[in-house]
Amino acid sequence: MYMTTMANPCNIAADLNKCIVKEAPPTIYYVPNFITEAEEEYLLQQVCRAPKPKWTQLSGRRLQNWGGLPNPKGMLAEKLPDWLLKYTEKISALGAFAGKTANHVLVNEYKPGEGIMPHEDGPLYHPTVTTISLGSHTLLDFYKPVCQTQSETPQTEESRYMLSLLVQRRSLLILQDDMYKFYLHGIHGVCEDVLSENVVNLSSTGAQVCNTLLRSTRVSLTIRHVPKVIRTNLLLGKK
Ligand SMILES: O=C(O)CCC(=O)C(=O)O
Ligand SMILES: [Fe+2]
Repeated sequence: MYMTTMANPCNIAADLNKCIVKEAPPTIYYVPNFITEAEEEYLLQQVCRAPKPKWTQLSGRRLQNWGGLPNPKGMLAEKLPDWLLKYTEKISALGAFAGKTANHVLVNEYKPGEGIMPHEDGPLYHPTVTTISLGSHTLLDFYKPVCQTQSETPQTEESRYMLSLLVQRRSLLILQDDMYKFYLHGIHGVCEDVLSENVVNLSSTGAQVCNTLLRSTRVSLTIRHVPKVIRTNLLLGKK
């Protein structure tokens, strides 16, 4: 019997391709209900349990860094805790990192009204970002980069805006190719989202145009592969 249900329409291990968001440039995969409610609860508990100094407060969000600090000379890799390893391995096994295994996780926490400025994730990572969302939905907005040659008309954030994705709690989002390397992404610091025609993945979310969704606190696990690492045992002078 065909076991796929509407609650989990994408049997990703078998066919990640069914989860491609066709309305966006290459490539976005959106997988609703990637984790269960029990897993979501467990992951939120683990994030909460991290010691206070593990948090860095930024303007508009706070974050935890796991796996080491990526830098151009190479990341001094630290072992990921088991509660994260389960998911880095599961997502890597889908082929998200071209056969490599994710070794870095950023945990971002956004209260309602908080967000992140449009940005690129940059060259220190293998050009794929995978995100598990916990606790709340958000809208992730995408922008064209500032065009250097087209200097006559001022390019505002509004004029560079391209599309949005509804990213629901418990979902997995994968961005690669141009959606990683070329376009920028950001999250508006608002307390509610009115879904417009620009939200291109509504058909796989159960939500509808014109719906208003209230944000609560969202925790995202941003899982990536840092190719350039420094082995700690080399630094310690061991073989
Ligand atoms: O919270 C998110 O989903 C986005 C986080 C992000 O863009 C980043 O950490 O680079
Ligand atoms: Fe980012």
